[in-house]
Amino acid sequence: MLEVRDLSKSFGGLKAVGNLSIRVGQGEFVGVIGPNGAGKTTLMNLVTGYMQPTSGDILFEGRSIVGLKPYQISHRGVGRTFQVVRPFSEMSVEDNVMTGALFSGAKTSSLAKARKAAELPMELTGLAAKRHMHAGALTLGEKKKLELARALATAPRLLLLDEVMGGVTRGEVDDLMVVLQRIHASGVTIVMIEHLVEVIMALSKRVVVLNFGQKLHEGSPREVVEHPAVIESYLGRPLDAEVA
Ligand SMILES: Nc1ncnc2c1ncn2[C@@H]1O[C@H](COP(=O)(O)OP(=O)(O)OP(=O)(O)O)[C@@H](O)[C@H]1O
Repeated sequence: MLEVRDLSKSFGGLKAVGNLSIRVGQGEFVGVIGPNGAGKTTLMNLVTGYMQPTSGDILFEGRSIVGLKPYQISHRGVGRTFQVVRPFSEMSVEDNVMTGALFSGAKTSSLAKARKAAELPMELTGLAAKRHMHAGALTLGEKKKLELARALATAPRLLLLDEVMGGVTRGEVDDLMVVLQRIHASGVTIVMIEHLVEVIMALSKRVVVLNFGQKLHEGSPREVVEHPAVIESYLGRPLDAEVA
């Protein structure tokens, strides 16, 4: 479904992503981990068209998406969330989700259609009962769900998640994990960047570890947490085996 081929992105002399190749198959839930500055967000910005690669190619469903604008990539079926959530605070939850549908390209051109397109994302994220609340009144965990719902309203087949769990309480983490499982079960392929390794271990079947913009290791959650280079460069110590 997604094929990143020999991708590089340099900022001046710094190679944020270097000769990186990753494949994601339809229906997968892939985790991406790595230390601060490993190039995770840059990779996501490259795939979603917010940055252009220095070299390499990115194919989505067999066609190159390099050079396309973010809205064009969204229109092709690639959705994303951002690390910092920025809902329209004065607008209702439902109207916020509708903006996702309205700005996803030519697919949803009327308010009535956007309202309909917002329904399933609100159900999947558990926000349907709060549809009339101002987004500004939501907890951070709920704002993260709103961010997910807005991304889902663009009807993505592939969803890229950047640190969805950042800053939320432990209870909200558990809640968001259930939401992500539900989204995945609905048929959306997911690539998830996350600092909470136990979350990645619980949700993804395959984990890619980045370090200095390159792939340090790739494998099942258990393989990854037991790999000496991953322990040395990222985990710092072996992870409790039971979470793997
Ligand atoms: N727009 C930019 N201009 C210059 N350097 C950048 C830019 N964006 C990222 N970098 C640099 O590229 C490297 C990779 O950054 P990136 O944000 O992709 O890492 P990350 O793995 O997402 O880190 P974190 O876990 O802290 O979010 C870092 O050294 C960062 O300082």
